[in-house]
Amino acid sequence: MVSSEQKVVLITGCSSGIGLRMAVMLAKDEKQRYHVIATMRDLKRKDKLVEAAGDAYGKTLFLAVLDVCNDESVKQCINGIKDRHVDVLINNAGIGLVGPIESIPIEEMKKVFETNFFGVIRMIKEVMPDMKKRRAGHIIVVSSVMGLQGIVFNDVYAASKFAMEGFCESLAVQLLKFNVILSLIEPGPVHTEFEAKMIQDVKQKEYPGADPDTVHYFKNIYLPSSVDIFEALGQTPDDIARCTKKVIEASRPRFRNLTNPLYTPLVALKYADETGGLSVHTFYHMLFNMGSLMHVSVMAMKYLTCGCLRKRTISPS
Ligand SMILES: NC(=O)C1=CN([C@@H]2O[C@H](COP(=O)(O)OP(=O)(O)OC[C@H]3O[C@@H](n4cnc5c(N)ncnc54)[C@H](OP(=O)(O)O)[C@@H]3O)[C@@H](O)[C@H]2O)C=CC1
Ligand SMILES: CC1=C(/C=C/C(C)=C/C=C/C(C)=C/C=O)C(C)(C)CCC1
Repeated sequence: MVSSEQKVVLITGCSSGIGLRMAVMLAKDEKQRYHVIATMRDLKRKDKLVEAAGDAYGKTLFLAVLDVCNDESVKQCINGIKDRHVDVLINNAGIGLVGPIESIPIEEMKKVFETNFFGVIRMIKEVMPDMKKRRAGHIIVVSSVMGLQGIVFNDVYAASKFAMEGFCESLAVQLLKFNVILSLIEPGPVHTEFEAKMIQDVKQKEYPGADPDTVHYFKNIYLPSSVDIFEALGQTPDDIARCTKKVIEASRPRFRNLTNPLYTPLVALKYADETGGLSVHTFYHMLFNMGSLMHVSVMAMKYLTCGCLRKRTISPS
């Protein structure tokens, strides 16, 4: 039963990582303000969530099946909710993809867009009309810093998040007229299965179709630097859950919410030079000339992160 004071929150992709921690944190809210519907595409993967939820399971946290890539699954899930009433929709489900594009089949690239882009739109199309009618609701989209700044060898993943950002920038204006709020959460690297899957994936793949130089730059230059970046800048899924809870509870929620202050200077480069040269050359220099000194570059990034840039992010604490 949902009490009249509770907000119904539906989250996609709760079997692991950020979605799991968001579901648990909201369900364990000390004032029990949330009725959390934690969804996942395969309930066989529910154990970690149920264990982390503890007493909240069955009281403020409930499970439902939902595959964001499947129209029927999305409809069934929303139809199963009392009055189809969702106050807060958190679009979290997403998949990554790294590697030289020469070796990635178009079908695999389409799966990324099907999940990260059309999956979100499918959810919004199902939930938004009721929110508009009620003149209330909050839609949250877990984007990424890669929705604002592309990263080498993440071409297709970054494109899927950029697409999402363009979609949300456009929709947010219309929704405001209906008192429905749209917010983007933009994390940098976060320690979740996303990172583990990437490392596992790279170990298994041969990268057919890519020339030896490209495979070398990917495996021996990009990957070790990326591991360094995760180590140095990585946040926890709890950090992202805390930021998101703050956004939900804000009296005037922000549209953009970068969660990692250490990443802000890199994103700022493109606004500092409208020709784009500064961004492209800085990233080139950091990767190819300073790759082996990535720890030093990260120190420099930390140094660059002065107070004024920090203010542009939403802090998890
Ligand atoms: N980790 C990171 O560094 C960052 C992640 N992000 C974004 O955060 C979000 C969550 O990722 P994260 O927690 O890190 O990664 P995880 O891989 O741990 O979690 C992703 C979740 O999405 C689910 N999922 C994948 N495809 C579908 C689908 N078709 N329908 C429903 N659920 C699906 C997975 O379910 P299943 O168990 O069934 O596969 C899993 O629960 C993603 O949108 C990602 O792009 C943004 C910035 C950085
Ligand atoms: C910053 C930076 C790098 C890597 C960044 C990475 C690896 C970011 C990962 C972000 C993720 C995983 C976002 C998910 O949505 C390089 C290219 C190594 C060198 C240049 C500077």
